Amino acid sequence: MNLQPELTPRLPEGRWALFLDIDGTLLEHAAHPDAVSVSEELRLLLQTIERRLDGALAFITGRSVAAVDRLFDPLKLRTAGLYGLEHRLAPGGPVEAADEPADMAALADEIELELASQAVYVERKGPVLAVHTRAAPHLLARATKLVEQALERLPKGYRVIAGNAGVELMPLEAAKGAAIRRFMDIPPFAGRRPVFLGDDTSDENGFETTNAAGGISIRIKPRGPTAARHVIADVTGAIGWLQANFGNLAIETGRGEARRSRGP
Ligand SMILES: O=P(O)(O)OC[C@H]1O[C@H](O[C@H]2O[C@H](CO)[C@@H](O)[C@H](O)[C@H]2O)[C@H](O)[C@@H](O)[C@@H]1O
Repeated sequence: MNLQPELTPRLPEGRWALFLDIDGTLLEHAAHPDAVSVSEELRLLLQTIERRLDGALAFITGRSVAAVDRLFDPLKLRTAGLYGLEHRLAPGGPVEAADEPADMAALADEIELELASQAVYVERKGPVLAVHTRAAPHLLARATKLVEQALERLPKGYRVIAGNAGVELMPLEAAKGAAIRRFMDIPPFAGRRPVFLGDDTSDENGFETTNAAGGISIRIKPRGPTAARHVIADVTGAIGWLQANFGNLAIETGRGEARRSRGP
């Protein structure tokens, strides 16, 4: 673990493969998962970067691929969804997905009933369950306990991890590092050097994989020790860094909106 990550440098010329977390990295957090939106400028920037990297760009996210597609519509980029349980290896191509255990929906119903509060949102993502407490931080400990109890009723092979203002229950094989490795084994990623930007606990595993592959790991808004070797202060800084290194647009993202600004 690198206790003193450095400010993120400008990248030297090279054959890069870019992996991007979404929430907290490309988009500011909002009170509800559906309360974020993607600006035309961010879409254009991603499209530009994807072309410049000959396709070597993929989202590595906890959202499902379907949710990512709704958000970035009409873009359908390469994506590892649900922490790598889903993969779309080619733009617009088929999505490989993992099965949902039979009792996950019942567990979600029970947690929802127990927390019966409009401020808590139970997000059902097939084999992954997220309980969001951003609008009710005082319910985080209770939500975590309920999810841990649910874990005990699932077959072996599941775990609970802290989300950003919430908690998630997922299969052990859901890991961003494995998702990055999957892409790195195939064209157009193979033979390139990975760069991974993320902001969360679930991204730490992706940073470790990126470091092991000799890549550049970048944590946005670090809140403690991180395996990332570099840091960027916030979403606006992350977008500015992407623009400066891979794109030609200068933009800022706000909650659900993006505005054009002067370049970095
Ligand atoms: O891996 P990511 O792309 O960062 O996705 C992680 C989770 O993001 C979403 O939840 C988070 O963002 C929401 C919108 O800002 C916010 O309301 C919530 O509190 C955050 O945890 C998404 O809903 C989850 O499914 C993803 O796992």
